[in-house]
Amino acid sequence: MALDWKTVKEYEDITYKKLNGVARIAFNRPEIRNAFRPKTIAEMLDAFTDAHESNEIGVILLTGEGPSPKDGKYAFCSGGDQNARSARGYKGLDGIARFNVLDLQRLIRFMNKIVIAVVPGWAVGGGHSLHVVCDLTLASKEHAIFKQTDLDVASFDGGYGSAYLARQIGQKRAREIFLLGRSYSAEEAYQMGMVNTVVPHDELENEAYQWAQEILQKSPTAIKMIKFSFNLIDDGLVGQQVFAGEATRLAYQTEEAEEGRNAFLEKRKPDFDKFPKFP
Ligand SMILES: CC(C)(COP(=O)(O)OP(=O)(O)OC[C@H]1O[C@@H](n2cnc3c(N)ncnc32)[C@H](O)[C@@H]1OP(=O)(O)O)[C@@H](O)C(=O)NCCC(=O)NCCSC(=O)c1cc(O)c2ccccc2c1O
Repeated sequence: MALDWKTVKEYEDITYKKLNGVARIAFNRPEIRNAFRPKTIAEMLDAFTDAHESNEIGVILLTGEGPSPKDGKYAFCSGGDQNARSARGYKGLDGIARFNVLDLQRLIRFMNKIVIAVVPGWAVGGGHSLHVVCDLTLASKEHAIFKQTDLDVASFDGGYGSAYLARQIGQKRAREIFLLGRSYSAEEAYQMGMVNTVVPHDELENEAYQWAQEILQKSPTAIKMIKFSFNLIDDGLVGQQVFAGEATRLAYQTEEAEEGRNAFLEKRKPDFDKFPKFP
């Protein structure tokens, strides 16, 4: 059954919709395999920030519109638009070169909502890196293809796209993916451990929505604590900062925190003696 998504905002390079606690954000340049230019990523950052700030949204599906009107093929994302590439990065319509897809990677990584990559077709180059950084990946059985072409175009994602990929599937496999740049089917990607499940194409989005609904049944606080716990060891001090920020938020909800704030506002010494020192 087709899902009754409601458009949140109109963009040029992406689509952004919502339904029952789930956001669906999709690349929308299917004629070039959903390659991104700086404008595409700026729109992604805008939509992701809106979903992040929303009290209703708990899960975000990141996907690609399709098929291509030119040849009927599907794509998640084929990475940076090589037409926009300059000597200093990907050139925006304002003439300034950027690597702003890294901002998007960090937003996905550090946001306290779950992001699911829903891969209907090609996931290539910087598009491959984006699926790697998402919390979960669901792939089309018939059409998903995973390929890391960075080295073919003299690029390299030396951050999450490679190092975190190696955490997921092991060093030898991750190096093979980058060094050979071969194409891998959804089933092969599943066997390697970088895809959670392989779904018949026609059922892909419904299945992803179903996964999102299952996640939404869980405690929102526990979800963000477990996401940041999984991230912590790989994210160094930033990981600690993000995890600790949530711990601080929990601490603010205690009577001790109220006492500390009230004492300051009432210009008196805080009375922490009344609080038991539990083991
Ligand atoms: C994705 C493909 C494997 C698909 O092959 P297929 O044979 O199915 O289709 P075509 O090759 O005929 O493509 C159809 C149509 O789309 C155009 N197109 C496809 N991808 C791109 C692209 N990335 N940029 C521009 N245009 C693209 C293609 O030219 C065709 O147009 P026509 O006019 O001829 O119809 C295959 O297309 C492919 O290999 N694509 C290129 C993949 C690629 O190399 N991506 C870039 C990798 S580098 C990157 O993404 C990257 C971005 C960053 O911002 C970084 C930042 C910091 C560090 C690293 C970064 C990074 O690595």
